[in-house]
Amino acid sequence: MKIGVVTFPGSLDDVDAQRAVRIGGNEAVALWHGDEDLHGVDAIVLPGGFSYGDYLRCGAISRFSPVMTSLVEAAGKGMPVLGICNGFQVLCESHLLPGALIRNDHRKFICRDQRLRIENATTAWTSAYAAGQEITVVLKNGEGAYVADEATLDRLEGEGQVVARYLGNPNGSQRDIAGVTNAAGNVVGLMPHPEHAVEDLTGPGTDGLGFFTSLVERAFA
Ligand SMILES: NC(=O)CC[C@H](N)C(=O)O
Repeated sequence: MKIGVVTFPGSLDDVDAQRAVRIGGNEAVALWHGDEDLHGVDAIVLPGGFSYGDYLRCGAISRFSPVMTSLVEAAGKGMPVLGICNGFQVLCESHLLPGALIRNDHRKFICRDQRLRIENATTAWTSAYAAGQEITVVLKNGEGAYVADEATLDRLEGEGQVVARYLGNPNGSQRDIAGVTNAAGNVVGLMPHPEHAVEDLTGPGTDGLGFFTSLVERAFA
């Protein structure tokens, strides 16, 4: 698969995401925030970081980048899109995913290995996992608390749109939610960073790799 990784001004994890995409058996294509051309990619990753300096709200300015016009259109037609951390924030700000990410309840930036449970293993990005599988990846953010109104949370639970849950809630996220998907299952947002857990050399293990192999496995299934 040809997977594009978008770089915004202030992106931090775009190169790691490209590397994870390649380790997962895909071709990585660098996409620039100011360019509407998606260069024929099959899927897109919005990486972590501090796009536009996190001014206003994390992801609020990136939402208006030219690349997002094409991305929103392509996602509407079913293109797989994965937003990691800041990318998740951009997807919520773009209304491709419900809810919002707000300041961690303890008001501190947190950086640690984090245990998660994969709740939905049928999305474009999680089909390499088993439902209920527990994984450890890296968590590092200041605005990682997932919030939504009760009706939205009930709908997400009822429709299986909670993709991953924290085991040990690190930030006050409602219902321990670490990641969600849209109704179609092609757009996924995840607050922790699977792209930082794809190689034994750097650790923590390779539990994040499934996010980057799911599309390939699906394509050849
Ligand atoms: N690692 C990241 O992507 C950081 C996300 C965001 N800027 C925050 O601090 O919440």
